[in-house]
Amino acid sequence: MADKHSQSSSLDRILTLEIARVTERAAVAAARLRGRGDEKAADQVAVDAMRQELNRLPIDGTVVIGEGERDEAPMLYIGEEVGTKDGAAVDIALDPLEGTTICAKNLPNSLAVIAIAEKGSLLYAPDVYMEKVAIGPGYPPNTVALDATPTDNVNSVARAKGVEPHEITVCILDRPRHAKLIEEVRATGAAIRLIGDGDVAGIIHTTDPDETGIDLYLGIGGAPEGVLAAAALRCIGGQMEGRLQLNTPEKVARAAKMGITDPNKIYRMEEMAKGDVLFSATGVTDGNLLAGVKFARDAISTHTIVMRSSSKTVREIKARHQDLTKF
Ligand SMILES: O=P(O)(O)OC[C@H]1O[C@](O)(COP(=O)(O)O)[C@@H](O)[C@@H]1O
Repeated sequence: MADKHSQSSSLDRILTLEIARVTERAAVAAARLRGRGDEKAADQVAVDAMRQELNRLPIDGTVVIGEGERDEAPMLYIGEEVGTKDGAAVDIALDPLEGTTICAKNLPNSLAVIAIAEKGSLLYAPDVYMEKVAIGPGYPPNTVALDATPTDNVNSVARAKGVEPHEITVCILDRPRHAKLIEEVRATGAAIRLIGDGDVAGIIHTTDPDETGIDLYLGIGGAPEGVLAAAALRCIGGQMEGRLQLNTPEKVARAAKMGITDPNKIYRMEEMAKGDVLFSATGVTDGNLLAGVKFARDAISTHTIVMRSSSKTVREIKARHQDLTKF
């Protein structure tokens, strides 16, 4: 008999747990190549493993944020159909290995990530850059905005949190394009956590500042990663805005093909990931929120966070996999 949840959304409740298996498998595959200096190989095994597991899910799924356009990515490309076709029609955003360089160097916070949403609910973002601002839950609406200056955003978060600006920590990708941003944030007195890669994790980290030490995320990263982060924040709570960096006629044309008519539009979190959304991330390398995969003689351990926006349920799954033939 249909329950309250299955009536209100086409996403079957069972998927909220099944989805964990998808990121677990990808994370274990990538973890076997941690620290080997080979980004491509680590990404490839994660893609293979995620695709295999995804094709076991009872869904009629279409990849809308994936490994790239059809002609440049042989697997999990944008438009690829996945799942057994027995279940709901859903859109999927995925990154089998978010932070390929982090994994190749065995540094913190590389993840296997996926979001599943009702059809038409995720922003079909081209693979361009996106400017992002994000904070976790518990702040009044409009505490941060892309139209505000970095200084205003830092001061606003500090005010809302009831601390001084120098007691705020801002996460920013360590890139030359952020030189001015970094200078301005430092002038407010705020601390900066510079990360080498991995802004999906950087944004999720704003949701638990006590654990991660990060209050605010600012800067420009990948647009696909922006949609994935927005899906995660929709489930945990928080605020985020994103603006695609469509700074050439070629990018404007690519975006237009995907239905984006206003190149300067600022997308709110709820516009990047609408309706009911499921999200799962498994740690590949050890991180601030998720532990990395651990290998032992008789078991493999994984640490996953699984969430659903309609119920706002956030589950942490620490799994010990003893049937090693599956991996
Ligand atoms: O390295 P760039 O070009 O600045 O792009 C930033 C993007 O790259 C990442 O750091 C890592 O992406 P990959 O997993 O594809 O290597 C993302 O988290 C981020 O959004």
